Amino acid sequence: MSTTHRVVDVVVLGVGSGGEHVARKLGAAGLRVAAVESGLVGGECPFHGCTPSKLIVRAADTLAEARRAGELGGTVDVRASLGPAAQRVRESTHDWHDDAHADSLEEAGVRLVRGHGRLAGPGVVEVDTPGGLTRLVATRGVVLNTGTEPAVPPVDGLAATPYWTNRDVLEISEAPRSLALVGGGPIGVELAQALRRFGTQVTIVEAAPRLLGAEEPEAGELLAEVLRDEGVDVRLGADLARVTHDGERFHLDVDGDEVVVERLLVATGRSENLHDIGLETVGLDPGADHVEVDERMRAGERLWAVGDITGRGPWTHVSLYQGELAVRDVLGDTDGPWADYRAVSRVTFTDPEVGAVGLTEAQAREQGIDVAVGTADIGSAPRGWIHQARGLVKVVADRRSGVVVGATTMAPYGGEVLGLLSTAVHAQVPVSVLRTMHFAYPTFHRTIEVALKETGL
Ligand SMILES: Cc1cc2nc3c(=O)[nH]c(=O)nc-3n(C[C@H](O)[C@H](O)[C@H](O)COP(=O)(O)OP(=O)(O)OC[C@H]3O[C@@H](n4cnc5c(N)ncnc54)[C@H](O)[C@@H]3O)c2cc1C
Ligand SMILES: NC(=O)c1ccc[n+]([C@@H]2O[C@H](COP(=O)([O-])OP(=O)(O)OC[C@H]3O[C@@H](n4cnc5c(N)ncnc54)[C@H](O)[C@@H]3O)[C@@H](O)[C@H]2O)c1
Repeated sequence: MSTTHRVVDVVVLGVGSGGEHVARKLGAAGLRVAAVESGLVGGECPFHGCTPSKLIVRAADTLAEARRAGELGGTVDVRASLGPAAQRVRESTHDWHDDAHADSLEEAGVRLVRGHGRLAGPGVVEVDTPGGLTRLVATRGVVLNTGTEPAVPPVDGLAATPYWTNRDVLEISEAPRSLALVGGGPIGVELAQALRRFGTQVTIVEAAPRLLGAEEPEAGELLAEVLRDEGVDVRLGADLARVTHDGERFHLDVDGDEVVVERLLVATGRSENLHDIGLETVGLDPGADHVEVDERMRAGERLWAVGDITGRGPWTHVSLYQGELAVRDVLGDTDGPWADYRAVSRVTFTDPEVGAVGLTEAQAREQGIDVAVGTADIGSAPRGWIHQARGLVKVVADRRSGVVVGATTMAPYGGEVLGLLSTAVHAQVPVSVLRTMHFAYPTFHRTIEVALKETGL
């Protein structure tokens, strides 16, 4: 097969959230940009991640609200159907076609090269395209954004079964009768609750002693209670010894119990797409967990990296944030600050939502911070009581500087309630100043005032 040679200014290798942003902005700025993509342009978030999962979560939440009507305001006959949500997922993903993403790149002047790409030395990317090899030489450099794949644990028998990952479950149009979820991280808990609300019998099999292990223990513990109250079978500290499939159903050996389910979803984290992208040709380790980047997203000679592969927070907003920094560096724009991860926020879209920003208490202690903690119960505050809500606010402050370094807001719309505390961590607003604010009565965010007082600062 023939080799095509092309010289451009920048190659973006992998077009996930950050890569798409970089390619579009650099193309619009007049640079010659080639974007290399082996799958769907736009990556995981729009097609098999954030957007489709939140469409299902939103629909499930309306079912839960409707079911509360009997207690609060009359009678509603709820007959759950995943159909409308699945239809919205198909609309938002254009039936898993990426034309809208690809067209918008091409409108910005970006040349899209489809195929698996690999670095072949500094500033060089070779792509296996259907028509042969395309060799791209980038005079300014290469931006890596190759993202992740679902990681599948080495459980005996699992590989031989037709298990689902996030990519399968977000393409379904009917809720399964029963589902076991291996992994109680964000994917596991969001989909466990949502599908339970559509009538699925759900079992979570989590190896760690609590759900959402990366967040504050109080949040994971309360979430387990909430899910159990909704009828989810939550198994913590569980040992999944073996999985088989009998042609119809999965049989899981969990701590010696047999769990039999129609479907099995593996949501046990991600593995970075780094092993087959030619990192060794630019002096980097293809076996590493992530690509080390500096504050400008530089990873080596004429090389930048953005997104989940940098290990600085596996969220879309981090990928976009890093993408913007890489754009600035490529364009030589030296104004303004470079990367700052003190106030990275994240939200798990369960009901109640678990919003979090900055450091957990444990992380703050590990960093040697003299920690002051304040915790308050959402349910016993006026809005929480009115709403019959469960949740908590936890604030982690640095006693010496008097500023908040981390916070958790577990509440209805907890991700929105978090905004105030994200600002506080980002702008280093002293607790003493926050405590003089007006907190509207009777909002959920008013509970922040109670937690701040509890810090004693
Ligand atoms: C179910 C689920 C729900 C999520 N929900 C949220 C949420 O609510 N909020 C949030 O902030 N985050 C969420 N995330 C995480 C979010 O999807 C990722 O952080 C986000 O997609 C950023 O990824 P990225 O930019 O690193 O690249 P990715 O989206 O992983 O894209 C990488 C791209 O590179 C391509 N590629 C890889 N290797 C090559 C190669 N060699 N050659 C060519 N192309 C290549 C891939 O095909 C892919 O298109 C969720 C994830 C999942 C799985
Ligand atoms: N709302 C959001 O922002 C959101 C939603 C979904 C996913 N995501 C992102 O997507 C990525 C993947 O999510 P995830 O939930 O798969 O990953 P995760 O790594 O956060 O959680 C995986 C869980 O699986 C457990 N686990 C691992 N091996 C196991 C085994 N053999 N048996 C039982 N349990 C096991 C781990 O202890 C962990 O709790 C994460 O980076 C996450 O941040 C974000």
